[in-house]
Amino acid sequence: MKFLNEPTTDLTYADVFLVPSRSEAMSRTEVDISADDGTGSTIPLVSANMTAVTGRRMVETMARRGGLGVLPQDVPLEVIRQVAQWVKSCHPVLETPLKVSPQDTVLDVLHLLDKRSHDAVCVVDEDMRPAGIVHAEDGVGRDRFSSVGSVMRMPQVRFTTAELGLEADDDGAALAEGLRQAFLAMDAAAVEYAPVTTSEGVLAGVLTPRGALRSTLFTPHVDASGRLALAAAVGINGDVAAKAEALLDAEVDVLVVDTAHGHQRRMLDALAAVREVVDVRGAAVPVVAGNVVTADGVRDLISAGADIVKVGVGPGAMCTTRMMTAVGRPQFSAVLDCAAAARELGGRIWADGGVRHPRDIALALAAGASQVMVGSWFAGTYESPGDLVAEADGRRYKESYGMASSRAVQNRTAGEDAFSRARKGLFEEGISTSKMYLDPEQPGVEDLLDSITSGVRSSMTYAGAGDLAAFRERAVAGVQSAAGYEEGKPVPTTW
Ligand SMILES: NC(=O)C1=CN([C@@H]2O[C@H](COP(=O)(O)OP(=O)(O)OC[C@H]3O[C@@H](n4cnc5c(N)ncnc54)[C@H](OP(=O)(O)O)[C@@H]3O)[C@@H](O)[C@H]2O)C=CC1
Ligand SMILES: Nc1nc2c(ncn2[C@@H]2O[C@H](COP(=O)(O)O)[C@@H](O)[C@H]2O)c(=O)[nH]1
Ligand SMILES: [K+]
Repeated sequence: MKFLNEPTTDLTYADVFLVPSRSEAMSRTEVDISADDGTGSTIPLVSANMTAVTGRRMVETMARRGGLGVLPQDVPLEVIRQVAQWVKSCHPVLETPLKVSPQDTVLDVLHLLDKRSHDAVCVVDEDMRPAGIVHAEDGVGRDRFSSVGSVMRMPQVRFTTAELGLEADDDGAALAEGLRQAFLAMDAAAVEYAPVTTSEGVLAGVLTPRGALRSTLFTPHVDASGRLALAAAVGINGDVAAKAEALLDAEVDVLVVDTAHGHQRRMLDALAAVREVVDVRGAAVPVVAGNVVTADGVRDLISAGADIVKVGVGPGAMCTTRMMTAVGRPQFSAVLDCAAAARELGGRIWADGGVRHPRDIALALAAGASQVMVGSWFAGTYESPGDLVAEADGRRYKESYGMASSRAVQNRTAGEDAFSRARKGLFEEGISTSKMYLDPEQPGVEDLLDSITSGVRSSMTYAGAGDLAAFRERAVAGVQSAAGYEEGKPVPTTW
């Protein structure tokens, strides 16, 4: 990346803009946005290891669209094992259906509907064959204890995995054509949801028109066996090596060693222990470590065994670190400086926190990040773990909170005595409750991925870059005033 004028101060995303550069004919759909950091991500986006952000549905959905979800370090090992097993059993292309039996009730269906952005559940018999579907409106005006069997309807459109080209052993051409035909069939029948079965008639997943379209634009992030990939975080306290061993046993694909102050002795020791576990196993599992914001921090973490360094202190939406301690660094400069230091040593960085618009992600990638970690923005989606809550005016939200908030610290220290919990509770550096509203136009994380990736692809073609390496090379940035940033915002009303 070059600057129009050399900046004299550290900058964050809002301070910076990119100028267009001369480019040869290039389509936004042909731009390659896969990460070059050994993780296998085909889009450069990671969902943060925060309890309010990443659970099994987030991990599954992120991987299906090419990204990566990181399970937080507070999740018990047994749960991580179950989630990993479940994620790896999910179909890499088809969406996982919500399933009920004909004997379940309308109330059961209503409880499930908020768990997915597709407004329907699939009814299956005891052999897992689709018996019908129930849409949200099918329960309207019905007794909530009516059986599903009495309200369900037969699917108007259904597909087999063979019809979709999922069984074809080619370069993906059969699948692309199968998905196109499926989109057209659903569009013609005006249906938003179709079950997909195996040749034996067993439910394999569901397809929506949007899902079919997405599967032609996104490539799933899969492991060496073709199953969806996932990451999990490890803290720096306790038996770190044993935890890393257990995560590798659970078939976790990327390990993230994570703490607030990543440039400290305890982190270097924990990281070295994780590196050793991975190397002794000969596992092809990238090790990510953080968080730091200086080139020195990056060098020390790479020397201690990190393949990728997580960069960002204080930019997070739930984060009070800068106001409590004055510590941190404006995120754009932190990313630029740390990415250069990492690349000199053959390492990579992830830009962690503080992104609120697709432009911020484009800037982090232009500044040299191989991927960008998103927390709170993704908390306000169907796929985050929290329950949906409705305001009196109908707006729906999910609660988010920081991993260093007193709420998270209370959860993390639940097994300790009251005195030590109270002592730890004094050092909170995050907010315990915030409302992340679902955008009615973009309620699912995939809607956000659509918007972010289209912004990034477009940004890259303005720079004349066909992949992220070229983007880093060709991007030209400038520093703008607050008025310059303001000018870029859309104005939906008259002024
Ligand atoms: N990116 C960011 O800006 C931040 C992120 N977080 C996130 O919160 C989660 C919890 O992390 P964390 O609070 O590190 O908890 P951890 O459980 O990982 O433990 C932190 C360890 O580091 C020691 N430590 C020394 N200095 C500090 C410091 N200034 N802040 C925090 N710990 C320090 C602590 O010891 P002792 O308690 O004795 O001091 C403790 O042993 C992580 O997911 C982390 O990413 C938290 C804050 C900032
Ligand atoms: N200082 C704190 N930082 C936190 C806390 N919880 C999470 N985080 C960091 O924020 C990012 C996500 O940023 P966002 O802007 O996308 O929400 C996350 O990955 C952590 O690094 C916290 O309690 N305190
Ligand atoms: K902040």
